Amino acid sequence: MAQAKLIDGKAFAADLRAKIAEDVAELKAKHGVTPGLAVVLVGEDPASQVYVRNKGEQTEAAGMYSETHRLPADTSQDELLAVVAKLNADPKIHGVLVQFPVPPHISQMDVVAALSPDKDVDGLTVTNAGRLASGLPALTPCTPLGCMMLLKDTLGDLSGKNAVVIGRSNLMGKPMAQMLLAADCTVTIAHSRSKDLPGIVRQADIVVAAVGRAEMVKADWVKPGATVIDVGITRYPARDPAAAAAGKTRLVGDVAFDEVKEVAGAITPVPGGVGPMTIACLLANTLTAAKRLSGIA
Ligand SMILES: Nc1nc(=O)c2c([nH]1)NC[C@@H]1CN(c3ccc(C(=O)N[C@@H](CCC(=O)O)C(=O)O)cc3)C=[N+]21
Repeated sequence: MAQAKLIDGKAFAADLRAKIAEDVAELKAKHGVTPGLAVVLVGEDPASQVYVRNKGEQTEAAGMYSETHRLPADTSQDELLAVVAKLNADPKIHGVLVQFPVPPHISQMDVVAALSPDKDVDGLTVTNAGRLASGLPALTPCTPLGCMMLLKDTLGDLSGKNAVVIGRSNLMGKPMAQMLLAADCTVTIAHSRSKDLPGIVRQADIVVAAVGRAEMVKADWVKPGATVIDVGITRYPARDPAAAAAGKTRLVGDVAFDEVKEVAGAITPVPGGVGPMTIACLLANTLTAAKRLSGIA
């Protein structure tokens, strides 16, 4: 059997960012509006630092205004909520993202509840989650939005396909299932408690793996020709011992890529698959939020 087509999320994301940059330039020229994104990071998780830096750089490269608020790990919940309230009220800012995870003394739910739904570029507020579930215009979570773009680009019409989403988080699994349902897929949400997960996944024309367990999805779980989207990112020390000693890491997805690529019809790599799409969709959501908040489109 031929090897799976590699779905190049990195290239797709670069194209998307270029289109967004054109739209941003037009929005500035015609309406005098510069979309602004504020990212808030609490604590010093090294992986979060990398993402937050990438977000800031790519936001500016698209011609948007970017602000990064780095708060110490011992920031109280009230202090964090005060920062969110200030950003909610700041007219330069159209998107607010509080990077997760937050330290354990802060309630993620309370932080989400404090976000203005109009600036909720993560699509996490109950307002946006409800709007998505109801088929109304919404800001939707960036990672599943990016997965949908890759799926539509790879498969065209998704109507009638069996889609299995592994993982049920508010940021990924649940909104992914809603988007697949809206695209007329038959959707199954599986998770760590599901019975016979391999058997469930074998039914799928589309597999979206977002459980956070490195290389969990094996070749014999995958129906030949299925499209496999790998959302997992686990960071391991580099294979080369000297590189590992120097602190270098490698990223591993939730899919056992080397064996699954022999069975699947198409597959996203890690890195270079879903990750870059997440950031590109964050810029897309910020642009959407800026237009809506300014009364344009
Ligand atoms: N409120 C919130 N919203 C998020 O969307 C959010 C979050 N918190 N917390 C952490 C996760 C993770 N996340 C990623 C973004 C980009 C890459 C990405 O660019 N990945 C590159 C590799 C980057 C690298 O080398 O480390 C790739 O897969 O090719 C990955 C992961 C967003 N998240």
